[in-house]
Amino acid sequence: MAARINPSILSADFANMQRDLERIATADYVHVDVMDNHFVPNLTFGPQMVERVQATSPVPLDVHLMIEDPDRWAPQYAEIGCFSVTFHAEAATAPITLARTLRKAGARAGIALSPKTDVGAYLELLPEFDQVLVMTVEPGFGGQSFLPHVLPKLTRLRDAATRLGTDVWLQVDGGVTTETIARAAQAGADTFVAGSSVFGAEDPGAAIEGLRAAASAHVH
Ligand SMILES: O=C(CO)[C@H](O)[C@H](O)COP(=O)(O)O
Repeated sequence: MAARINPSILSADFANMQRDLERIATADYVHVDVMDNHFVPNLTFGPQMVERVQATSPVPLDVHLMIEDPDRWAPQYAEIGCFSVTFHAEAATAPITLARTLRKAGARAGIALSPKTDVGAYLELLPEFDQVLVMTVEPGFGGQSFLPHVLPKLTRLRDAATRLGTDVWLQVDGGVTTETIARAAQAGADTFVAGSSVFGAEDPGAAIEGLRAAASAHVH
């Protein structure tokens, strides 16, 4: 199976969003970082902006909510038709109920784990989710360095998914480059979010292909 490459528009030019969305038209999904300035110390998009990005993008949206109270706010992103909606384990009060609500509204349901969050409590719950996002930087900002000590989480998730026979996608986000992507893929990831390494490149389309090639040899 080919690796999925999801460029993060956190690193796009917000004043030229349509142009930048066209530049990443060969991506698998467009990763949209929703930040509320409370769960993380940064502020980005809300549902109206996400709806407009979705209407403009040739590629479906993979929404990553870095917000407080996702139990209340996440369903609206599923209702406007986003392909996948991922909320943080550290912020949700009732993650299973929320995942079921998102699925019922037609979205893939994802749960995200910040670097310090242990994965143990979620291993037996994997069938409740369509994807798990393992943060390889502290959430909040693009352009940070990949944290390799997080990689064993991916291995535990991959082993649990195999044991449970569930087709959950394992996503990594933060500091993903052609160097770090192979390590993440070897650890068990199959879906890769990359912001600065795609939008910082002269040719974002070629950067996507480079990342896909670097990961695909290790994704099964
Ligand atoms: O979720 C994020 C930050 O919280 C971003 O998606 C992530 O950091 C991607 O940016 P980069 O590839 O530049 O590290």
